[in-house]
Amino acid sequence: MHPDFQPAAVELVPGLPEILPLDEALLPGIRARILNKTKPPGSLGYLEDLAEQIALLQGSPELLQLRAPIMLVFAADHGIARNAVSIAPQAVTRQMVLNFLSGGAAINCLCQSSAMRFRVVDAGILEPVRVNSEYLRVQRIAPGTEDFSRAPAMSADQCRAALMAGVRIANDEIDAGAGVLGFGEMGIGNTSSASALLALVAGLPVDDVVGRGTGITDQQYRLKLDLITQGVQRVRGASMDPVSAMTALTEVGGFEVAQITGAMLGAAARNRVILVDGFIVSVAALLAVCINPQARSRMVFAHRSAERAHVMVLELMQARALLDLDLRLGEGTGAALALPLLRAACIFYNEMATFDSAGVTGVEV
Ligand SMILES: Cc1cc2ncn([C@H]3O[C@H](COP(=O)(O)O)[C@@H](O)[C@H]3O)c2cc1C
Ligand SMILES: O=C(O)c1cccnc1
Repeated sequence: MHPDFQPAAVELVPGLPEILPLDEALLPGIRARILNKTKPPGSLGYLEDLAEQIALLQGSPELLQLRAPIMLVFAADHGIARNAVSIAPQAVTRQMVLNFLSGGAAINCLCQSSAMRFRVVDAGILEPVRVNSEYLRVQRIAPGTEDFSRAPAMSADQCRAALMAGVRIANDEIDAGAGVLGFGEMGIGNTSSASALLALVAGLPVDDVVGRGTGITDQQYRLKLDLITQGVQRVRGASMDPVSAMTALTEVGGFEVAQITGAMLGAAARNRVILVDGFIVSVAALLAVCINPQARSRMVFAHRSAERAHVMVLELMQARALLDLDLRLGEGTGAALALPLLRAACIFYNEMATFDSAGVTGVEV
């Protein structure tokens, strides 16, 4: 513990986009459209809420569109991983990036299964991959973060640069036509970072927010707890506000997490659907909401991960996860799996017959 440590001074990032509140005046029209479908009211359950949310964020009670969904997998390395808090060494981050680029990872298979386009973002892995690929975007902040148990993970400048790099890729993908942005991550050690971030902004005890990540031993788990505690102890009085979120990112964050946070803010500002994956991506989403609460209304939470603290993040976000499949992989796998449910919500909203059009009469709605 460093009792005299002052957190790095962070100021809000000039250039983060404005996010407007959604137009709630559209709700009656959206709800009427759903109510007139040939079914008992509410009987499509959460699919109805999903359709309502998508219509509201797209700003029209008319037809919904999920244009050109893309999965963005942000990869970066974490200094904390030098302490063996994962089942894998740091080098695996880069090896998995190469695996993504050759199409061999779980996320490649699940994107294929959900007809989702895919891109890998090098946000700061240790050693760059020297591959020419249309699927790779390089926006490296540095070759990995510092070990946050000993020193701030990144500088305030790096934190700002990462957020803005996230905004840029979101804008580029949206300019290229994306209506849905799925978010995934790859970074050995990043459950340590995500747990530390959650402990800080939510003011939760470290013991409650640390899980087993890739599946570590009891001994590794105790070490992980100690190291996260050391990092978190440097910061006092963090809460769910923009400055605390940025301080937390600077102290214990990761370049992929910060870029995801920025990209979500960018996607929210342009009213695109943000499809949130598991624990780590949900923590990035929480930080985005700390920075700008308006981002929340554009987020869909794909699944509930088996990583212990994910449920706490979902509760903080008042979110219901679409799937609960005991996944604990990350990469965006849960988000890719959930995309067909979003498509289903849009198709029923757009195409299902109404009582009038189908001549179904006498049903009380
Ligand atoms: C082969 C392999 C593939 C992965 N794909 C995602 N992760 C997941 O595990 C890591 C987080 O867990 P921890 O904090 O315990 O390191 C992240 O890279 C995450 O994406 C993987 C991990 C491994 C080993
Ligand atoms: O839920 C996640 O995102 C997760 C859980 C364990 C390891 N990697 C990712």
